[in-house]
Amino acid sequence: MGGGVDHLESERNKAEFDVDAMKIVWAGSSHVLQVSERIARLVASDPAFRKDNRPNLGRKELFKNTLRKATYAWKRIIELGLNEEEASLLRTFVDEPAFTDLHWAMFVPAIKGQGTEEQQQKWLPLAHKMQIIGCYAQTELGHGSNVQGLETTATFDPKTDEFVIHSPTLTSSKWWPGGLGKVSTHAIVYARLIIDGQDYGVNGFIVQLRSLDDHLPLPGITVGDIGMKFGNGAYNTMDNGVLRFDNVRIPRDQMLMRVSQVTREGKFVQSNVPRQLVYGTMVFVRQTIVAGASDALSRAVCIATRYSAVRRQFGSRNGGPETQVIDYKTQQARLFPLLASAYAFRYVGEWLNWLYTDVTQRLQAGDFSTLPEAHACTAGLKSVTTSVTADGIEECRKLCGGHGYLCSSGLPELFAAYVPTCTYEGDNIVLQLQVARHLVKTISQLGSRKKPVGTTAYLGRLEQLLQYRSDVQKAEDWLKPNVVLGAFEARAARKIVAVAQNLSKFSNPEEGFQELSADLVEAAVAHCQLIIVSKFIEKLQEDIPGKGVKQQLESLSSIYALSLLHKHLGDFLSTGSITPQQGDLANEQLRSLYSQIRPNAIALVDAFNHTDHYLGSVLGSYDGNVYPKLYEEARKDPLNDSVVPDGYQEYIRPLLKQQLRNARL
Ligand SMILES: Cc1cc2nc3c(=O)[nH]c(=O)nc-3n(C[C@H](O)[C@H](O)[C@H](O)COP(=O)(O)OP(=O)(O)OC[C@H]3O[C@@H](n4cnc5c(N)ncnc54)[C@H](O)[C@@H]3O)c2cc1C
Repeated sequence: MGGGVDHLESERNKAEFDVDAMKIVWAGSSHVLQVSERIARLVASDPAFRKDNRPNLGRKELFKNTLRKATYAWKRIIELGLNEEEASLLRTFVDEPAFTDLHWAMFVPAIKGQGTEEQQQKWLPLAHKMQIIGCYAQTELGHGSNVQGLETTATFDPKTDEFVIHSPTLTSSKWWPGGLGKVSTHAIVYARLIIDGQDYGVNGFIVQLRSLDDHLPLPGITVGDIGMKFGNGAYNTMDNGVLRFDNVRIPRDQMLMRVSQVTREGKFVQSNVPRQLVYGTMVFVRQTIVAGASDALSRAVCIATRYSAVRRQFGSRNGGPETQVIDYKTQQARLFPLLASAYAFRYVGEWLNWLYTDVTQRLQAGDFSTLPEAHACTAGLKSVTTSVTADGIEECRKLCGGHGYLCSSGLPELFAAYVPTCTYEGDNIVLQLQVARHLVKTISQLGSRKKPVGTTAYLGRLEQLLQYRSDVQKAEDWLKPNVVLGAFEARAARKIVAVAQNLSKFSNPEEGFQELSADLVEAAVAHCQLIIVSKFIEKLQEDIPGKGVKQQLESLSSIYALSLLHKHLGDFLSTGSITPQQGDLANEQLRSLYSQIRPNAIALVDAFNHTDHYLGSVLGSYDGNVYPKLYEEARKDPLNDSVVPDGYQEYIRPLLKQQLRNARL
């Protein structure tokens, strides 16, 4: 990676573990490592995928550039005969939100998950060749989270055997769907199904939006872009759109009919395929979001860690070099928990991948018993990991001081493009409320024969957890996995029980739920943090090859858990899960772990194996040659095209020469 002097060489030499072996553990397997390395290099070495100019482009240029890249990427995928895994990695490394994301990640899976065999046969080949481009149009101007509040209607017309899609109000306009504004030819549109005046709730329909010949909207369709979004550069590469229907007719067979159907006679029938199947797709999508969280956080942490090792402030002795900012304990206490979180999210993402396979196999065998738990757990993990990552990227920007605020640090664009993840695919608070509902229900059913399963299994030991007393006596006791698990289980269980008890005081449970919703969310977060802590610990039970690799992961796992414990100390103390003295010992252990991880920090971020192109940051480049690169980037800014700026004659000169009266302003 990179020629020339390696300014981080001495840091790399400090590593106490085998970085190449860690790269494999991070990637998941040597196969994945090898494929992603090959594809990442392919993208990084192709000037067509340049992205450093994005923040300076106007919206139109930016968007057109994205169209070019997306089409060129598709051309390369075909030319090189890339398989699905490679093609998807290529899109990841191009690192530019585009209509293709929605086409592949939402439109195609929706048809696969909700379409009948015939519908799949008709639409998927077209979508797979990109002869049609699709988006996912659910959210409306007036409703996002509350899907049952959607207003678009699909009224069955038995005379013509068609549905009439209509937007009856301003608030029923579709608003937000990515790829809708300017590109998609088709959309999965969610609308209320109306037959003979009766409302059968929200269903999905495949609707053609634009002509396949000249791209003009079809009659009755009004469509456009919803405007600039947060930040400049990435995410403004996406055409999030607005869409209105004026009595648009589609054939009956364009309703997605795997779960419910409308017959030729206009009868609404539930098929024998269970409704819960749709949850299977959600588990899949949210699992990819959790994996994406570890990826985004690892990029920010890689930038902040490398820069913190290069940056020096204060502390020079006898004319020697100043202190590297990474050696300040405050910097470590902010940075290392995020480094540990990136690893923790990686393994919980890996486990979710397994969970998705498990759920799919069970569904195929007609076993729905684990689905509610799997659904709640993926919702909760999506919420926690994306919230921490969004806040974590911003923390990394601050960890880089002033230079972190420059676009060339890569952090502003990463942040702006990442934060909506907290909102889409389920608002993070709304998701935690769903988790809380599931937890309260699980507690209420404990007396019955229904045993809690999966990640809620610990609640089956409730009696024991309510009696739990931590036996930590010295700081090192906090390194024992059982000690950590005990404290996290007791805290989560007691928080859930406490809020459930408070709920039972309300005569109207829904009223209670509203009143206590903030406490419910806290309990759900405690439960999700326990899941992540326990999955990291489980990962360490595996045989992990490579010199020193397992030891590093053990330290990271402890840092992840103990930094959470320190941050939420109030919770652990108020639930009596630990004593104040034990809390102090956890903090003491944490400080010592920071010292242990310090010499390995650079190697631990090298193990992410990010190319300089993918990082897109002068502060985070592999060779650590920060200062000349900052200059180089500054020089490229269009404002530096001329020494005297455009506008001098009209505005600066009249000001300096006291000639404002004659100036044409
Ligand atoms: C970049 C981006 C891309 C998107 N892409 C798509 C797309 O491709 N297709 C698509 O259909 N949609 C898309 N969306 C829309 C997205 O799915 C919705 O914005 C999301 O579901 C949240 O809904 P909302 O906007 O109605 O938020 P609201 O639900 O109005 O949220 C506003 C506030 O109310 C709170 N709140 C809401 N309900 C409750 C409750 N019951 N209890 C407590 N608090 C509550 C929320 O926590 C939040 O703080 C996209 C959005 C963004 C930002």
